[in-house]
Amino acid sequence: MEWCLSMPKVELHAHLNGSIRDSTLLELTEGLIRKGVMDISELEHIIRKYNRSVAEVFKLFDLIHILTTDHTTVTRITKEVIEDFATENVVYLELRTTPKRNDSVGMTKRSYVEAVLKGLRSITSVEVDFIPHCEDSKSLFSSLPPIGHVRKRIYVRLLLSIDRRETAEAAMETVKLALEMRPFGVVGIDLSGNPSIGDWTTYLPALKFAREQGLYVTLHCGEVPNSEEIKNMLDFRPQRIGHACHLEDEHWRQLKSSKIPVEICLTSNIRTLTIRSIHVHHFGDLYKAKHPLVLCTDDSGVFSTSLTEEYKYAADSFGLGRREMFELSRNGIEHIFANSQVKEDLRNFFNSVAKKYGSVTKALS
Ligand SMILES: CNc1ncnc2c1ncn2[C@@H]1O[C@H](COP(=O)(O)O)[C@@H](O)[C@H]1O
Ligand SMILES: [Zn+2]
Repeated sequence: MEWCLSMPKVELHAHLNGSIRDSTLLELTEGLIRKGVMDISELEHIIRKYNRSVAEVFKLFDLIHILTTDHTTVTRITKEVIEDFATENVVYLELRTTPKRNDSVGMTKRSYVEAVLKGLRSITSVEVDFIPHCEDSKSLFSSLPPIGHVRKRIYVRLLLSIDRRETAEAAMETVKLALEMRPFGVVGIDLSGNPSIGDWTTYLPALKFAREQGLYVTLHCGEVPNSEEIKNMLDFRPQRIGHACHLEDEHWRQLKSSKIPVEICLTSNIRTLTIRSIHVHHFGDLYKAKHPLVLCTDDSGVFSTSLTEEYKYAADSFGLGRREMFELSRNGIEHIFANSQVKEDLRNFFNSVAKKYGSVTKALS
């Protein structure tokens, strides 16, 4: 575990509100109960449960959203979540979140994203790079840190999520907002939300527009069985997909020949009972086939996990050694939604870490 913690990592599938700290969630819940604003008796058994079904997880998200959807809290959790990832040596993070409206506090989708950006900018304990650079700007890892420098360094990029409950118009609003916020670190669009509801084709115009405008697109794909949707999503050829659990033989063939990278969320899939046992998880097959993969947390708060634990889980379940874990982490760089300069900086950094591990062979075997 120590080794997985110290290894530099790349996180590409983390939902902001799903990554909330337990202590923050508890504090916010207690605050509302004290004020008598909330009766959680109905939800108590879901909060206390360990394995929650997909439907129960989405009930929990509705509760979390009640607690977090105001500007101050959004700013706070953004800061905390990024600090937490940096603490476990995540050096590149793509954080995704659904811009929300909350009329009762005057929140619009734009002011929601501004609150997220405020959280990003407020971090001082960690060196954060979140503004996409021009090619000649300074990179985060290339300069030598000053002597005695112990601060963590992390690249952060944002994806705006479209929720499957939204209308086509709301989705288009999110894409336009992402375009407007590009200079401040928004790089792409995600389609997520309860996979059992909505029809993804509602969002096709917005997703196509996003792609035409040069935004990256990733889709939650195959979290529940839905053969036609899975096929159509793969035909759309997003730059990455999340999960890829309920694919049928023809979809596996299509996925493998398309080489679309898959964001793998082991704990999330097991806890939501999306996959019945870790030993039959498709990570094993895709890894053997050398399909592009990235290990991710999905919702580290909701599923009580961390990227460190996901690596340990994969290592224990599929027999990966240190060298394999390091390579898996390093390969993630090739699938990030950032420019070539950031990729190069990360590649150089991973190379220097590999050298530092010393006689590489000893530390990585
Ligand atoms: C468990 N698997 C999952 N499948 C699909 N969507 C998920 C998800 N986990 C999280 N989300 C999406 O992310 C939102 C929470 O973060 P934000 O409010 O956007 O920051 C959830 O409401 C859901 O829309
Ligand atoms: Zn997800």
